[in-house]
Amino acid sequence: MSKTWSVDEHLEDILRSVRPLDPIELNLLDAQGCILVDDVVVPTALPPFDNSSMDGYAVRTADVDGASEEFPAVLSVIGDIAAGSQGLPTVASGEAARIMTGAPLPPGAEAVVPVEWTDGGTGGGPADAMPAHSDAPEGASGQVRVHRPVLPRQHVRAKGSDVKPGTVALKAGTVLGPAQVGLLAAIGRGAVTVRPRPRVVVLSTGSELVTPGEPLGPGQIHDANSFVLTAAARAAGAIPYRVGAVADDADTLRATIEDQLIRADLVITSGGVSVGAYDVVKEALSRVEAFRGGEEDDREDAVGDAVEFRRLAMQPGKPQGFGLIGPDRTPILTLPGNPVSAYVSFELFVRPALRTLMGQESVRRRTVRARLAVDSPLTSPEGKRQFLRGDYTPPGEEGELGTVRAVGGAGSHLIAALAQANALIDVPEKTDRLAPGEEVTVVPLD
Ligand SMILES: Nc1nc2c(c(=O)[nH]1)N[C@H]1C(S)=C(S)[C@@H](COP(=O)(O)OP(=O)(O)OC[C@H]3O[C@@H](n4cnc5c(N)ncnc54)[C@H](O)[C@@H]3O)O[C@H]1N2
Ligand code: MOO
Repeated sequence: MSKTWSVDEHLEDILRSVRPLDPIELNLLDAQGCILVDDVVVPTALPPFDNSSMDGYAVRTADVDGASEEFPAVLSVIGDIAAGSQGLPTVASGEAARIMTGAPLPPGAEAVVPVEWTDGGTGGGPADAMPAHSDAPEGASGQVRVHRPVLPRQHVRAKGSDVKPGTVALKAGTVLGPAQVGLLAAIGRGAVTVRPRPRVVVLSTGSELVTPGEPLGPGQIHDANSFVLTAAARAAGAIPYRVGAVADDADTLRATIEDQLIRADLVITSGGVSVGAYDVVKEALSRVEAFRGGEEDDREDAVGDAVEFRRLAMQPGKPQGFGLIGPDRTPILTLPGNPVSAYVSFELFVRPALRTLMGQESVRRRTVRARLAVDSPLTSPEGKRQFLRGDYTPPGEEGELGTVRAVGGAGSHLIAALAQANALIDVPEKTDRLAPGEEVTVVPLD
């Protein structure tokens, strides 16, 4: 009998063969979720000029020294400075320029008095706001009474106070989330070099499968796997292409895979990998003797020669296949057909492969320790690493353990229970029994 692979051996074998995708330049928003390939250096200071943090009046501090509501400093308003203003007026002694948030501090001015600390040019009490320039253009001239003094540079955001030119804004390897995209935009980068999202072709196999929305005939079921795997691939950051169900016919499956390779960085299939007489994936992809990393295959159209089918010491997910197919040696992972097996296999093997293609440093999900919250002991097949579905509750206090309860049974057809789970309980090969309250390893699926 052929070797039984451990979960770790199978994963390591996959990761050994999968390389990060070549970098490409993408527009900022297309790069969201991708990994930066080079350090990004700030070209110019941010903010690029001293500017006001308040709507108010740009003044010389000496002019408003000791000002109060009873004894205001009366200044001549020499004009308006809006954000984006060019050709700034110089503020001389006894003068003020009305200034808006983000507008450049004019020469001569040392600080900004918020409008609320003035009469707003009305000659009345403290102002709440400035009237709109279009309604009251006279606000840009006349006099303003300032009720409070300001310190030098008060309400001024200094040039370069956010980030200085020449500094590294984002390091190579950074994942571009919304804030990182924002920073790149702020420093003027319209495009960046990143590892692209992998394109993943998802195929399910089985003559019993019907697309959701269509009625079922006798013996038929709806195709759940191509949907769960497509959704999982998207959640992992890939661009998935759901091809849907292919009937149990080896020639059709080979032809479909060949057609799809053009748009695939990775292919996933579900079903047809166990030991039945209609296990089409196995039949289609192991027609020629399997080879791995040895002598080169010189046939251009070779699809399937490189897929190796294995038995893993794992439940669910025992039958697995992996190989590199087609002219570009595209990785293919053939997952078992039971829906829970397919999903768990995705989490354990496909997701790390996708993260490797994306250039992510950490490709495995985090694990936590938790206490098993069950009333009676759980059993697990000895010699198999079992991944039970769990409902994990994080600890209330730092340093404590969270709890996890098993959701549903071990059956790999239990897709309803899978939908209630937020974690996997990772039961080691050697363990055949888990007692209530026992400490276990949990993989949160967040
Ligand atoms: N004699 C043996 N039989 C089986 C073994 C074994 O070792 N010896 N292994 C079992 C295990 S474990 C698994 S897992 C399955 C894997 O089988 P396949 O990968 O060949 O999958 P199928 O036979 O095509 O389907 C299994 C099951 O899942 C349903 N299915 C398939 N595709 C979908 C889909 N897209 N959406 C929803 N459900 C799907 C299918 O109808 C079957 O019920 O083999 C065991 N047998
Ligand atoms: O190992 Mo299969 O994947 O349980 O049902």
